[in-house]
Amino acid sequence: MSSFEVIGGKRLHGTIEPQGAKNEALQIISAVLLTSEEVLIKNIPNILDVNLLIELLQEMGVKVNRMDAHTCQFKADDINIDYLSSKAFREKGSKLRGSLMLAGPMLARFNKAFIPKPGGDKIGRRGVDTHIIGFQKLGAEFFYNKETFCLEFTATGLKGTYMMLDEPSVTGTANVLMAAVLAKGKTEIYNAACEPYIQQLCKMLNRMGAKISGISSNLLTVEGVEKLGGTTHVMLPDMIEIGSFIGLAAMTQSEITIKNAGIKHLGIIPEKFGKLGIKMDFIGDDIHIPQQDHYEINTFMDGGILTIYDNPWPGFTPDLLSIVLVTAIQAKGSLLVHQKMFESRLFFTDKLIDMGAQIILCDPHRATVIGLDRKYKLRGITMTSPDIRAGQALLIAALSAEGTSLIQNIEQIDRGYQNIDERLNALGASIKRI
Ligand SMILES: CC(=O)N[C@H]1[C@@H](OP(=O)(O)OP(=O)(O)OC[C@H]2O[C@@H](n3ccc(=O)[nH]c3=O)[C@H](O)[C@@H]2O)O[C@H](CO)[C@@H](O)[C@@H]1O
Ligand SMILES: C=C(OP(=O)(O)O)C(=O)O
Repeated sequence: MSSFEVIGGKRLHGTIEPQGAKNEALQIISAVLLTSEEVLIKNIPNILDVNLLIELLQEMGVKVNRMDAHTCQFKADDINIDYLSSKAFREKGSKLRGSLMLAGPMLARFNKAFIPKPGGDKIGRRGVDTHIIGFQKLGAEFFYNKETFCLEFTATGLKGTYMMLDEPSVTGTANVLMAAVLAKGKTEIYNAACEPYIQQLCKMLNRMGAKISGISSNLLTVEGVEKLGGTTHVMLPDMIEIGSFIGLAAMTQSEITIKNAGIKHLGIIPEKFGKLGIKMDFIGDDIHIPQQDHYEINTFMDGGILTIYDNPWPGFTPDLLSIVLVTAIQAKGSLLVHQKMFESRLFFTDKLIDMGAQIILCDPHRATVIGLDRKYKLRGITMTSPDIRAGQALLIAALSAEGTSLIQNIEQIDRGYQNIDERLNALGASIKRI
């Protein structure tokens, strides 16, 4: 287990470019299995989860040509289906949540799929019911293997149908969609997730020859086709990383420009950080955050304490709530953070309280932050990163704190943030990987 030693209290300055989006990458890279032709993918984030998924594809027989750290050619013309029932696949696949999405394409193209016990963040109950029910509706048979803890699916040709997803699951929608593009006839997926990740996947699949309409809505209509061809795809900037940089700038009184932020794809994110009182200038596709000694959290129009909560897109993403919470610590005013989707994502607040933050954890889903308005600084402590976004939030807290902090288990941060130590050190931070 590696750690970050962080000397806090330094103001950062300069320009940073966001990485390609992690959660988009996991879908897009899985989709290369849908064709035997070459697929070229650009702006791939160089992070643990994505690299693991690429390794899995390679072990399945996909030809992978890494042209540079962020560009890769894939050709899935000779797949070893037996690998999917191997221990190696189960072990590697269960290290990340994203491996779930190999199932949709495999079922569509080879009538067979295995889902190992999914990994990813331990942030509360994370069901896969949406995936299973969706595949069953398309005609797949499902079997749970109690010995390997694997979900196994077989089909004799998927058939299009109407389905209402039980919840707008992001990975569930991606998986069912990738299965439906090669199914016979028409599939309608209602209550579909429509995050930019899904929109990007739909656009990529259409370029490969799929017939998907309703993109960016919660009703996707898919006319099945016989086969898909190759394409080139460029990943969007990672909106979660962008939100993290906005929060970081405010907390550390830094002036930062986020270059090529893909502003039109950020939805409600800038507005929510604006509600914390953070000033931002939108210059072309860049976001400039000026140095701010004070920022004041808005109240609701009737004077009530502001609440920020998560919701499926176009609502506010749950992946930024930990960042919003940490950013409110040095604001003037109070904020209620309501994490509706995941029941274990707010427990990391005990570390922030140890650092001197004024936070009341009301219950597993809600925390109230009483802003310090810089009356005093947080103090550096030793802490462990419980999940990817809490890890980044703790890093922001440590960078704003007085003294030295030690953040352990930074593999959690590395899962989703590319060389974050080097990139922030280039702006004047002091983060040592040990
Ligand atoms: C690899 C990947 O893409 N991961 C993202 C994806 O995970 P993932 O696709 O696994 O998350 P889901 O969208 O399936 O949602 C996870 C859980 O949230 C709950 N739920 C979901 C939808 C809903 O409307 N109400 C609700 O309560 C369910 O308990 C569900 O089990 O979407 C999550 C929700 O945006 C993000 O946090 C994850 O970063
Ligand atoms: C929860 C997340 O990731 P995963 O679904 O891969 O665990 C996340 O990206 O915030």
